[in-house]
Amino acid sequence: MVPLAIGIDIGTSGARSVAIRPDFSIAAHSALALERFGANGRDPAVWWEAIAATLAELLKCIDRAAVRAIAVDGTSGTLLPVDGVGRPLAEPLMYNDKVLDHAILAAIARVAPESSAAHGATSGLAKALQFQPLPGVVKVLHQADWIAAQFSGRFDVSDENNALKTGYDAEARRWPDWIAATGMRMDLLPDVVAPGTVAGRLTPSAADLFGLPRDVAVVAGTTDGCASFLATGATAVGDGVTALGSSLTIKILSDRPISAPRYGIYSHRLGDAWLAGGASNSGGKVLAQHFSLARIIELSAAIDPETQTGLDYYPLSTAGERFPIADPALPPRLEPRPASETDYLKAMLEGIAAIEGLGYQRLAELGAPKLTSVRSVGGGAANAAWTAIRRRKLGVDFLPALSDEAAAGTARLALAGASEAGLLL
Ligand SMILES: Nc1ncnc2c1ncn2[C@@H]1O[C@H](COP(=O)(O)OP(=O)(O)O)[C@@H](O)[C@H]1O
Ligand SMILES: O=C(CO)[C@H](O)[C@H](O)COP(=O)(O)O
Repeated sequence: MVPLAIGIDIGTSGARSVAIRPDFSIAAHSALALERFGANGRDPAVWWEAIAATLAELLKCIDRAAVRAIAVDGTSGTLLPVDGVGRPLAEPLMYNDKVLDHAILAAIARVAPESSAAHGATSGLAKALQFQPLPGVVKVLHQADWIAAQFSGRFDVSDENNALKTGYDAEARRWPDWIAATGMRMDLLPDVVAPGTVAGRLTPSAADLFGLPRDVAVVAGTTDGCASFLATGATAVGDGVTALGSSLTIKILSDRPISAPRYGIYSHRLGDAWLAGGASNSGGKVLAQHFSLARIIELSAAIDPETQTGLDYYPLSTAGERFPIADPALPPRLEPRPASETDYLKAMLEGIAAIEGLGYQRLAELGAPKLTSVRSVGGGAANAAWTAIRRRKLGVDFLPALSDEAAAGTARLALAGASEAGLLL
């Protein structure tokens, strides 16, 4: 029997599961939209129902007895407060929710080192501080921690990637002392382990619910952004991954951390390597505001990527940018508007490609390794004209992604944990 490892991804719109073999080949996958399970995408019960359903679908296609490990990734920066048995005590604050309490933001700004990813209104630490006064709160968890806890029963553990924006020091590998100076109760923060570490085993009730063996390992997962990178199969220093989804996220595999919150740049730790990058507010969401998907595809077929419109757009849906320019007031630039719709779309694609180029350039200026290749994931990766525009601008090899499913990247972590624990023998 070939052993299997399962990765589970809970994203903004859906839940997905992937089972992989030890050679990383995909044995099965399953995806379900969150909205099928309720209108409120921020309800943890909806997350769990969607995940349980996608996992049940997946398990119909594989030999359950072959499953050795499960790991979970979730949206980076989504947090929720729980009581002593893991029950949510308030509606979660999602990755893009802002904390508006000036005292909280000022406390972080006063004591957090300049390089920390915990600055800003959407940071995990700001959200943890907002949840802290709730009666009965025992832990503040990230979305992936809470889902993993449904399998392991451990409502007290996180991973180094999810913990980064909550202030975790990934270089020193601990919660830094300055966090207490923000007023944060340290006992509310989960223990942190490296992604790919065995954090527990399935509870008997979870094993029975899914018909899985009781010794299946629950392995520490990661964020959605890191999971997408891992899924591509990129492993060499200098490999870049651009995610062209609703937003534009870029990451480069680096031998050193690069942190510059003034540009929205941070680094996730993966073993002894680092995923340096950031996420822009530009991306497919802006395109979708102006064109239907069918129209994007139709117009794109008429684009000549070898010529340039000469327009200098900065496509945003509303004012405000995080990376590679961190400016909450940056206005969208989508003018002048050409007569041809094809040129209008082309100018937007060029503008987003320019933001991608600036992102990789900023990383290089800050000491990241030279970009040697780019793999593309997300809805926009399928657009051939856009790919040609981007390839010309970046001037590096464009390589195929092994998978563009974040869950496949997280399954690699589950596999690593199973291997480390000797469960693949
Ligand atoms: N062929 C295409 N060309 C350009 N953009 C596309 C194309 N197909 C999808 N998109 C964009 O990709 C986005 C969806 O990508 P996806 O990776 O599913 O996003 P999400 O980040 O929401 O998971 C949409 O905003 C859409 O505008
Ligand atoms: O915007 C997001 C929501 O899907 C992503 O979580 C974010 O862009 C990526 O964060 P990270 O690099 O920490 O994984």
